[in-house]
Amino acid sequence: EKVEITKEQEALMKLIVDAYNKHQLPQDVTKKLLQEQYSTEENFILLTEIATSQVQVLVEFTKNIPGFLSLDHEDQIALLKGSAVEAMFLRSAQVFSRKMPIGHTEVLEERIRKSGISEEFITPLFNFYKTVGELHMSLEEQALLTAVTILTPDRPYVKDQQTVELLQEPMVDLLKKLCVLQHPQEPQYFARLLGRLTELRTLNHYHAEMLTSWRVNDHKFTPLLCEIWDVQ
Ligand SMILES: CC(C)c1onc(-c2c(Cl)cccc2Cl)c1COc1ccc(-c2ccc3[nH]c(C(=O)O)cc3c2)cc1
Repeated sequence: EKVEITKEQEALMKLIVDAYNKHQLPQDVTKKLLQEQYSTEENFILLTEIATSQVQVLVEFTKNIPGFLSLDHEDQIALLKGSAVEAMFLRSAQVFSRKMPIGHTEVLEERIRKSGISEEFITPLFNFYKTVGELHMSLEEQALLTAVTILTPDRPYVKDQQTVELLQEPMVDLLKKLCVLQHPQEPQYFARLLGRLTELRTLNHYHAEMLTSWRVNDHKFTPLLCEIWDVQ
């Protein structure tokens, strides 16, 4: 039967996409990707600055998700802490998959590869970027997938999972319809998208190890990253 997006789904999508477009990394931050030195130390410091700025962008985007601000405050924090790494993988994947802006793809890859991350994490990290790139996600799909990731009910310490599920469901339904409408020749596209969310969960574990190895080598994070990643 014909798949149709309802008026309220149209409104929901506009809200999410506008928020996604509005909250971007400031140019003066991403410009540094092309300017700073390429030592391992400099790369780590620059990536730390970018991640910190990205978390701030992520918080602003999340506040625009309908219903999020009416959740229990502790649950709001639990959702942000539980999804920050995954949301940043999705966001940074956009740079690699949309080859944007010119030149940033190569330098971002170079800086990540040379920032003190051990080879065992580099492989799955760039494999994820590759598989996301192969999906050629639209901006709407990227925005909705990020919202779905943030609204994952079974994050640690979420008390009222039921209410989070009620917020996530309409996003998942809308994303499913979008996939059918935007990839008619690929019926399993939505399933492939959800497969990326499963992959993201495994990257969380690699990321926890990355943090530990950076800290063992006495690398410092910013107060915001320490708070959101429960380090130091
Ligand atoms: C604290 C730092 C060292 C860190 O720890 N883990 C990660 C880490 C790593 Cl490597 C990988 C994945 C996730 C994390 Cl969370 C990072 C660096 O995190 C980011 C790196 C890049 C970006 C990012 C996002 C959007 C962007 N747009 C543009 C642009 O040019 O428009 C550049 C850009 C960069 C976001 C987080």
